Amino acid sequence: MTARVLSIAGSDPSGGAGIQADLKSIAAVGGYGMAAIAALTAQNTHGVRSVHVPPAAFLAEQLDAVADDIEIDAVKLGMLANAEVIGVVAEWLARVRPPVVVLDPVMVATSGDRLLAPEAEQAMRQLLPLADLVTPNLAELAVLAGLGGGSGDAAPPVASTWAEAIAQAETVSARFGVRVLAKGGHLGGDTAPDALVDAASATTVEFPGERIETTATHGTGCSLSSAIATLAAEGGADGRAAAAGGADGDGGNTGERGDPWPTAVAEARRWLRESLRHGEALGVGGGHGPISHFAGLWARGGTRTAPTPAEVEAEWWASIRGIRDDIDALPFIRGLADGTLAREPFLGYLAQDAHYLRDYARVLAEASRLAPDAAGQAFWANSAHGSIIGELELHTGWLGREAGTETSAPPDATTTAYLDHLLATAQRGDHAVLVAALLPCFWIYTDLGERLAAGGFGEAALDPAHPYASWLATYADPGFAVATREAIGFVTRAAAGATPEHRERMHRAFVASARHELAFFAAPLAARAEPVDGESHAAAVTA
Ligand SMILES: Nc1ncnc2c1ncn2[C@@H]1O[C@H](COP(=O)(O)OP(=O)(O)OP(=O)(O)O)[C@@H](O)[C@H]1O
Ligand SMILES: Cc1ncc(CO)c(N)n1
Repeated sequence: MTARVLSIAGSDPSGGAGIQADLKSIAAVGGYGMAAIAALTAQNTHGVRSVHVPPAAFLAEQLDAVADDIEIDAVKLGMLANAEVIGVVAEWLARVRPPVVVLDPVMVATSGDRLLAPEAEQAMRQLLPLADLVTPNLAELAVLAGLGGGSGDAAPPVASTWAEAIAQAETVSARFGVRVLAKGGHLGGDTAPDALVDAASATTVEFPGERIETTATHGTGCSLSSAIATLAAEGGADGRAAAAGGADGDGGNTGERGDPWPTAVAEARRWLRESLRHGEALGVGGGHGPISHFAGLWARGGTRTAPTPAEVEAEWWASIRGIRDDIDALPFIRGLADGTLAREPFLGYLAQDAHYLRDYARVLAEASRLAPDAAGQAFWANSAHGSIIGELELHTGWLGREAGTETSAPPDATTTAYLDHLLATAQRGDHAVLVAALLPCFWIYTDLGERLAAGGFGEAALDPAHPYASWLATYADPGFAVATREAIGFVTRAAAGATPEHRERMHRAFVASARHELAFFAAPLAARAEPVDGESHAAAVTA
């Protein structure tokens, strides 16, 4: 499921924090991001210049517009600016009850600028019980720990040790019935630990971590909370059921899979840390720059779209256009089509083809062995069988009938070169590259056979009395065309799913084989190549 996650937060036009960071973070960890803008800031990587808060009634309209139409799997709350905005959000949450609510109690920006009116801090008391998780930094944690504690609600000092921070988180968690992720990003020293504190289950899960040396920390809090909300929704966290002690009957999906929150936090932190490491490389701004939200995705998935199998088919076929034209123009093909080709070069060609088919069958069998799935395994094995049958038929047919000098010739240099290419490709063990190398033999022959049978090279090829009629019929066989379609399907699907580099290696193997096809058709009428000696690789394997 793709989690549909709504951020209710402020806008940061520089793109590193606020809703801009939220939308990137949600997408980066696999969710569908939505955003209702609660406040606008004029800020950059140096700091916040000013804040504009649109009428709270308009925020209410945005929230209802989304909720009336879209199922919301998680909500992330960020900069809510003032008590009136907090009131609107609290009312909406109480009414709509989204299954996952993560509250990032944004009060002060990384730059030190205030993002929440001081008099609105008390209003946070309404929101905390409506959240499943609250993610304060150390300063915010101290403010929250001072809420609703009596004695004039004086906030304790900001924690200066990690133990103090965890104690404050326990206070907040117990008092408001909410999980607390205490964040140690602002703790001095060379560590950046976080801790997930849940007073209800009396558990504290620590997330230790080395501090990453970087200036690109703008929006880390926004990004982390959005990622956690998304991952918690995808991991099956259900705030209502959990808060109600499993009143929905199944404990909010937490029973079978275990508590999804520590898992969501751990994965969100791994993603955040990877993104932190690549932030400076973005070169955005002269102050505290943004993290690189998609760094991992870009590195592992790439940034270019992949072609469809149909596009690969069209591109690859077009890329050997010149080779195909050269084949069409060969005297051997012309003579084959009109029946004027002399018997000796034709039989010489068939003898080489018999050598070729035997090893081609071996390479097809290797493609079957390497195939990633049963369908491919069966197809390539079946093709290996077909190739061997084709070779045997040549011997019982053309070559058997006309036993003579040419039919017992060893593999010549052209045949050997083609087979060496295929055998070496098989040896490298990459299935996708191997089947790309195997494809021209299917594709070029089917295309030639179909065009010969359709009179594309003249009417003579259609004459039943054509001297090579039975040979021509083999390649116009509809069964062969079906196999070729299947082979094209296997190869182009593999290419479409491959990385650009892998696809390029497949394409090179494909073009190399197409060139060998051209040479193979040219050889019978070319100046006779010297037979290679029996020690050659192909001949040795064939023998
Ligand atoms: N230099 C760093 N190296 C590793 N992790 C960091 C670093 N800085 C922040 N973090 C992590 O980033 C997350 C946000 O922490 P932080 O305490 O900075 O929150 P915040 O102040 O709310 O963030 P923001 O900068 O958005 O206001 C936490 O998981 C924290 O551990
Ligand atoms: C809009 C906005 N929200 C949150 C933060 C906290 O980093 C920020 N700087 N700006």
